[in-house]
Amino acid sequence: MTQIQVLLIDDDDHMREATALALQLADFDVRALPSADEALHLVGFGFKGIVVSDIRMSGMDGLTLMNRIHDLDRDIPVILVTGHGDVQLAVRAMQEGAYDFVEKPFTNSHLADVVKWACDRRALVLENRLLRAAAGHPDDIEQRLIGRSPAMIALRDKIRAVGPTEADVLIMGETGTGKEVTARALHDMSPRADKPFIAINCAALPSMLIESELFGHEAGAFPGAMRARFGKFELARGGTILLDEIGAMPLEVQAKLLRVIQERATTRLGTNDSMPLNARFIATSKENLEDEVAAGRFRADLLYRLNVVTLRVPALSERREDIALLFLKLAQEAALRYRLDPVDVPAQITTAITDRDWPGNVRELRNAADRFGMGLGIGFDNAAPDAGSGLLADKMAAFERTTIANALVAHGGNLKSVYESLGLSRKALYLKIRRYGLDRREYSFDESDS
Ligand SMILES: Nc1ncnc2c1ncn2[C@@H]1O[C@H](COP(=O)(O)OP(=O)(O)OP(=O)(O)O)[C@@H](O)[C@H]1O
Repeated sequence: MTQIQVLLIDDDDHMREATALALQLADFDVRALPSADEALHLVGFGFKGIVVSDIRMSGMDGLTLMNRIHDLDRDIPVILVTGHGDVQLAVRAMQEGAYDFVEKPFTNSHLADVVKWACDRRALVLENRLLRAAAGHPDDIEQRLIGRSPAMIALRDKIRAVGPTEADVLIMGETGTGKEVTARALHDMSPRADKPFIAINCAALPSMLIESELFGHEAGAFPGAMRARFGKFELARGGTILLDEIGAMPLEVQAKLLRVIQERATTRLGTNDSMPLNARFIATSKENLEDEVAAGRFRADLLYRLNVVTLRVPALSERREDIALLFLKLAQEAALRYRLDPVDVPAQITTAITDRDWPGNVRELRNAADRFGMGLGIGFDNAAPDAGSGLLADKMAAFERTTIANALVAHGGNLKSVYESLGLSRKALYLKIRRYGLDRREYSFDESDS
């Protein structure tokens, strides 16, 4: 396997140099940077390594950096370094997609272990990507878009048919149904699979910034544009551009976008020189864009240009038969991610989740499955159809809380002793402490934590 580069970001010079040296001594290929902005620039250009970043930094913090990196490539493992006892931030980091966290003060060997796991995982993902691209017709799509309903089978068939073509695609569907997953599957099945996948959330960008974010700008293009900046479109370089929530794009930007799609060329703000653009466009929308056209909020010509191929991702309410399988697979995935024991889903929970409405669709179901996989229960109040099971769940939670609180008292707040005595992993204990609102400092005899 090729050596995976470790990008280390810390604004504390002393800490950064010491950590870089420790990783170099452990034979890693390390590149150390003092700021998240510099790191982001590097990751923007097809970075194939992993990232280790301090979470608290002046300027952009580690969590924001991680989210920006994952906008570019979700498969880049990000390890965040958290402060001593900063449990809440560590848990948040994991929930937002960190590969792992390392709490200060850490030993060099612990850091090296975590970095090694992340590098191995990254190498595996890159190898799979190459294999998939070489095979031309990858078929891991059933793992990514789980579901045995006729609607999901039909969707997967369409993705297999359209993916390898050059056609631009419009993906419609309610929130959380899997539109972005569909877009990534289309990209991965295309000959562009080894090129960048640039996801742009049109709804998250303020209209003032959207043009310069998409097209970039030259220095002096507008007041405040001190330096030239490349646009997201320029990053595509033979890959795919996902325009998420395209319905939120302001009308004037829609006109410019139409020109870009038709001419396959992009122009930075503040110049007339256009650059050729080799990219496939995929757009998603929650709204019915024909209604938006009728309401004067969306350009008809852009819609006609985009909807040559339209895929509709069904809501969970249209495929209730998929709910149980999705929940089980997602809960098992969560348990694996947190390195916890495998889970099984009891029948009454399967009934409860199948009967319930999921307005947030798979995203909402996934959150519940994540909590369940972490051993934190089902995560919604009317979890079970009969009061008996709800009561049982409450009693079990109360028992668990008391047991952990007692163990904290018995061990004077020493977390290592607590998780060892309860047979829990470190992560599982952290998650439960947060879930039950326990503050270990109330139980500490001293400041030690190991
Ligand atoms: N069929 C599926 N099988 C497994 N996971 C899925 C499936 N559909 C969606 N997911 C998961 O559900 C979450 C939401 O999916 P995604 O972001 O693709 O939805 P979306 O339709 O783009 O949402 P939004 O419109 O709110 O942006 C993701 O975590 C995704 O991995």
